[in-house]
Amino acid sequence: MDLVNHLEGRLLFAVPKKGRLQQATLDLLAGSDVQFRRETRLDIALVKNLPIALIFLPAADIPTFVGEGRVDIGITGRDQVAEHDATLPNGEVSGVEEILDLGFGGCKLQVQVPQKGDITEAKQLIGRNVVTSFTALSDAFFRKLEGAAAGEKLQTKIKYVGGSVEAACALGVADGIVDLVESGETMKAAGLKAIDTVVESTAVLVKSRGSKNELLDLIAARIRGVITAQRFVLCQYNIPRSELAVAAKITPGKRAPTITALEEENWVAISSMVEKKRIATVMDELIKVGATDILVLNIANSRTD
Ligand SMILES: Nc1ncnc2c1ncn2[C@@H]1O[C@H](COP(=O)(O)OP(=O)(O)OP(=O)(O)O)[C@@H](O)[C@H]1O
Ligand SMILES: O=P(O)(O)OC[C@H]1O[C@H](OP(=O)(O)OP(=O)(O)O)[C@H](O)[C@@H]1O
Repeated sequence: MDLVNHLEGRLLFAVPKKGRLQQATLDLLAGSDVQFRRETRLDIALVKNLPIALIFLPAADIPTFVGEGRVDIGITGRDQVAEHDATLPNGEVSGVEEILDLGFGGCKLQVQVPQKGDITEAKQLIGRNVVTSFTALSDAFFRKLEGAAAGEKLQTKIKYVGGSVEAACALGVADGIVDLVESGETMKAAGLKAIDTVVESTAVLVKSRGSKNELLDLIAARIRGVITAQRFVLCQYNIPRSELAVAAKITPGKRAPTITALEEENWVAISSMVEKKRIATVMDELIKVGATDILVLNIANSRTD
């Protein structure tokens, strides 16, 4: 089938075609009941149960397609959006609008130098060679450090490489690099250390500025529901009615805890959404105030405000 001629009337949704954000994005689409089959080597997939076409693109190119209104909505890193925005002429408003922080793909774009060298501060790189895949953000970062005006030639020499940026120092191409760091393993393995941070990033859902569409709102609501479900658990427990106020403070829920009377007099059951990362501490606190039968349940999906 000639997919390109079947895009008419469909919402175009850009997703990373490979790399660090791809699997979490595909999981998010599955959780949102976006059903599709991607033919081998094809970068377009028609969604079976919604008038949407998925366009598989490199994460770095997604802000350009969304910003120019060629696709309606996309998932990429905030770092990629920032890099795209940094290429815009002074004063031009970005065509990319963030709808939602998706919480995964957390990393930092950092200035890195050899562990063994004498450089300890980013300003010592002024006038030297810096290698990166993020040339626009690096330009803006060193422009600020140098106090250079827009358009003025930079003293720092910023060179683009497409990948394996960490090799640049060891190969003598760079005195420092600007690249992404998550665990820090790649940086350490290359004998580098971070001396400054250019931007912090997570994956984001973005749309073309100003675009309004019911389907876009529906898909954003579904994705928001899956993200919330992943972030929260449902905590249920029993507690003496006398401790209700203090328990409600420990588990206030998203709006308010659900309280149900128990058959046993003076006891109530509470059910409340709690952030996954806080649940162990919350359970410790509940035990201290006399809660019993504490159960923690995963949430498969959600729609909350
Ligand atoms: N180590 C990491 N941990 C978490 N997120 C990351 C990490 N590295 C990159 N990312 C995020 O994933 C996005 C895509 O990076 P990734 O390296 O996977 O891209 P790619 O499309 O495979 O490109 P490349 O071919 O340049 O590697 C980044 O812009 C960033 O937002
Ligand atoms: O701090 P860490 O957890 O080690 O992650 C950082 C590495 O991850 C990314 O590269 P990726 O492995 O995606 O491959 P790439 O170099 O081809 O972009 C990034 O460019 C770093 O090299």
